Amino acid sequence: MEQTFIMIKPDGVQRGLVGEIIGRFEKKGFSLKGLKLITVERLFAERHYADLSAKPFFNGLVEYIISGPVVAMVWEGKNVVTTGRKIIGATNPADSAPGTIRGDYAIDIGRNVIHGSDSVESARKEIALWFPEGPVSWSSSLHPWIYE
Ligand SMILES: Nc1ncnc2c1ncn2[C@@H]1O[C@H](COP(=O)(O)OP(=O)(O)OP(=O)(O)O)[C@@H](O)[C@H]1O
Repeated sequence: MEQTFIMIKPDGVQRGLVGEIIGRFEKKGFSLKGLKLITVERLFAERHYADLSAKPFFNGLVEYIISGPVVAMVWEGKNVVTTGRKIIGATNPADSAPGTIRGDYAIDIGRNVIHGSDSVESARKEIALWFPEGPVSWSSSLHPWIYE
């Protein structure tokens, strides 16, 4: 089953959106396979966003991610990478549809509350970086009520 890496950024934690965000993924039917509240070091944030290191906003992005604790999660389910990005909404909250997390809770691209892996390959790398111990292995008893 597919897995994705989801991170509630420091603004999402400070604004008390953790329960709301976890609830949206849970209610959809996805399974939580990893969860930690963690404040990361600069080098770690730079590794996570290494692909964006040439961007003009890179330093500000790293400052933002290390500014407070984040909630790092692994979610599992059919098409969870693509569907997770839909639940999150467009990168710039000005373009995020109402009903998405960013559409409902964010205004500025530099404070967009949440990160989600953009591909199965990125998810694999990000889960390995944030959960070197590996996700938690368990099966939801709701599986037959969610999947045909
Ligand atoms: N123009 C910008 N100005 C400031 N911050 C930006 C800008 N563009 C992107 N960012 C920040 O960098 C993050 C990563 O950008 P990316 O283009 O990978 O978007 P994303 O994949 O939707 O976001 P994320 O990786 O956080 O899920 C964005 O979520 C946002 O916080």
